[in-house]
Amino acid sequence: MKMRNPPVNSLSLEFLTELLISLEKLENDKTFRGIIITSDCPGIFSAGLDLLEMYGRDPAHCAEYWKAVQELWLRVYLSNLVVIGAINGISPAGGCLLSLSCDYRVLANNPKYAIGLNETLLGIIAPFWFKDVLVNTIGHRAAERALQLGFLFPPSDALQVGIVDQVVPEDQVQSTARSVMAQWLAIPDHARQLTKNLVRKPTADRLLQQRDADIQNFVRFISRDSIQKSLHVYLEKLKQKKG
Ligand SMILES: CC/C=C\C/C=C\CCCC/C=C/C(=O)SCCNC(=O)CCNC(=O)[C@H](O)C(C)(C)COP(=O)(O)OP(=O)(O)OC[C@H]1O[C@@H](n2cnc3c(N)ncnc32)[C@H](O)[C@@H]1OP(=O)(O)O
Repeated sequence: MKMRNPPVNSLSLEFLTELLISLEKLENDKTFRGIIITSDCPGIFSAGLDLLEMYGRDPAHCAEYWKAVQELWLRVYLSNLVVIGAINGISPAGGCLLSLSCDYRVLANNPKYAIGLNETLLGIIAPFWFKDVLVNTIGHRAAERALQLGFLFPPSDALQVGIVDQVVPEDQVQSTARSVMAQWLAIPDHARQLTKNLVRKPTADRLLQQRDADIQNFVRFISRDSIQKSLHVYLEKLKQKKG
């Protein structure tokens, strides 16, 4: 699955909906046993959640958006398919969550391709289920530092901390992801799927048990003047970077 939402593969409501529909189709087609998620935008896996879906929007829109974000996470995280991330670009915040929700992550060895939950740098916070997935992946201590400081790990650090499973030369990302897929597909589906569910369900259940409350929290938080100001400042910084 090649993500194509130029210029930066931001996860807009429309793009999330397209991803959800595509994933559902693949899940329902029994000829598919695995997917490799990668990007068609040069140098960018995904810029994460679309800031324009959270800035200057009314509460109803924010609620609809957050529901779609939850939905995509649950679908990827709990997918019965083998999901491999072929991460061929930078993946901050929501892009990192998407990567972390894969069963295995292969990152291209380019110092620009940083990965991490950098929410605090935007003046916002990673929701508890983003945090849970990071803690599950890199452990409590590493996650508490990474989250508070908004670390974006370059490939060598990403491998060391375990946020990705493998770092390979850029031209080998897709072929490595395909070899990894072959290894994973050698395992009988029912055994692998039940095991995946056993490991991941408790984390997903934490959100499933309080989805509506999570949406309300998000809407309350994102609607605060101080948070809207932080988003405004961050968006202006992105604009000014262009010069
Ligand atoms: C109680 C609490 C309850 C709940 C929690 C509450 C809320 C918080 C939860 C929120 C969780 C948030 C998760 C996220 O994912 S936030 C997004 C994080 N993303 C980033 O920080 C990345 C920002 N982008 C960049 O750093 C660069 O754009 C990037 C990806 C390195 C690419 O750089 P470059 O190629 O130079 O391209 P430009 O910067 O020029 O960007 C081109 C164009 O795209 C716009 N853009 C970039 N990123 C985003 C984005 N994430 N959303 C929307 N738009 C984006 C950028 O502004 C440019 O636009 P322009 O119009 O100027 O062309």
